[in-house]
Amino acid sequence: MAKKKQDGENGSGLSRRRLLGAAGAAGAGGLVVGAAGGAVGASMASDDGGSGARLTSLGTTAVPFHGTRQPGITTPAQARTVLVAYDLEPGTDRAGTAALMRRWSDTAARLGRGERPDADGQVALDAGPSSLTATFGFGGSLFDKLGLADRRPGALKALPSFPDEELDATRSDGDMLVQVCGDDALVCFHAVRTLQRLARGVARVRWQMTGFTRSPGATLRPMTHRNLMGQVDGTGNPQTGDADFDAKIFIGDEGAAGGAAWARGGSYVVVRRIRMLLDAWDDLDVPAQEHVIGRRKDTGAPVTGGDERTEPDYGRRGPDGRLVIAENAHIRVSAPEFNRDATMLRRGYSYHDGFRPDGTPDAGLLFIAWQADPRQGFVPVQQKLARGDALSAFVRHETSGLFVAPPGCPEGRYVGQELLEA
Ligand SMILES: C=CC1=C(C)c2cc3[nH]c(cc4nc(cc5[nH]c(cc1n2)c(C)c5CCC(=O)O)C(CCC(=O)O)=C4C)c(C)c3C=C
Ligand SMILES: [Fe+2]
Repeated sequence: MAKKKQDGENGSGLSRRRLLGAAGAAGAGGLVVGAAGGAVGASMASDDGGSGARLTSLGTTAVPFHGTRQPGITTPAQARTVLVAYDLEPGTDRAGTAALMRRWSDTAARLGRGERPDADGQVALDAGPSSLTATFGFGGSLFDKLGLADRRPGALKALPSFPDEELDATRSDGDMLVQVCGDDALVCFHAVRTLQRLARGVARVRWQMTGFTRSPGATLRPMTHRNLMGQVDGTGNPQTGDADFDAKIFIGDEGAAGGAAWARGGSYVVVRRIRMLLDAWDDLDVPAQEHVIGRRKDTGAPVTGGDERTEPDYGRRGPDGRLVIAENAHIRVSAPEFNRDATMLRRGYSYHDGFRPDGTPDAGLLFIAWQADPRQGFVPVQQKLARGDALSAFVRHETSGLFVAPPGCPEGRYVGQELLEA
């Protein structure tokens, strides 16, 4: 039986719901429920060759594509992501782009239910939907190419340059972004390949990045994910239950002003490939690493004490009179309370693309942050981090992109329809 996973949890990757689902606790707060539209997933799940063995709920879990929000934003982070940016082929017009968005939306909905597209390569034949999501975004260049400058939302401006970034333009920006996430690598590949085939003649791949995080069930109990520096990463994320969550993460009336009414309920995503200088990081002992972040490495608790969920005591001083959470500690420099409440939903993934010629890992963080307005979220925070974050010495920003993700769509419509057909 296919399971439907509802959106909404912290974006930290805290996988409580998904682990409960995997344990078969369908009654957990009603969060994992039997799915409508699960006919195909159900038939796949029960296609057990007569052995009686069943797919676990990891394979059968389905995330609905249709709704007021696109999936893949507040959806608890799946184990894998593939980010693919596209540029329109020369000559592609608004109608061609609209037709592509309809094909992509219809196919994403079917794949999310575990259905197989026509002329399928059968790559994921045996697998269930595995929490597959596809999330679509538009870059600023798309509006210029399609003559839609008057409908471009005000915050979709080129990001400013930041000190010390080393950006590769060929792996930055793009007319469109497709974020595919899922709990199975084959399922993700299948979706990426299917969507790419549908784009032939309309848009071509500009860049692609692949990321991973912890698989559901890898830990004994639900835990916030760790990044490749070994830190618990995601603790400070806003929670979907916060009173102002929607206003901070999704575009409201102000952001949809002018000709951008179509964007109301959408969200901006900043994508940065940030390489970690892991050999240099490993040279620090654990107390020094904790000093850089302001949190303990083992538990993720603030260095001022307590557990992961304890509020940091930013005023506390040690016997030497120095602030226990240092002036340049990453959490102090980035926290909303020191940045005019600047808030992002960080939903990043690790990447590892082998080793560089000097033997250092080509590895780090695909920083993916969702927000209602990057001018009040990512930009001021990154400006401050670039000036005085102790972590800066151990990371390099290599690529950058800003995209606006339209709101979700109901069945029968496609993502971006209000923009492309208005
Ligand atoms: C511009 C925004 C940010 C960038 C870029 C960024 C890069 C980055 N961060 C880590 C590791 C951690 N970040 C943590 C917290 C944290 N980071 C940001 C913003 C950016 N990080 C914010 C807003 C916060 C939350 C601060 C708070 O409210 O307390 C943490 C602590 C745990 C957590 O809250 O997630 C870690 C660890 C890396 C490795 C990195 C670049 C590679
Ligand atoms: Fe951070």
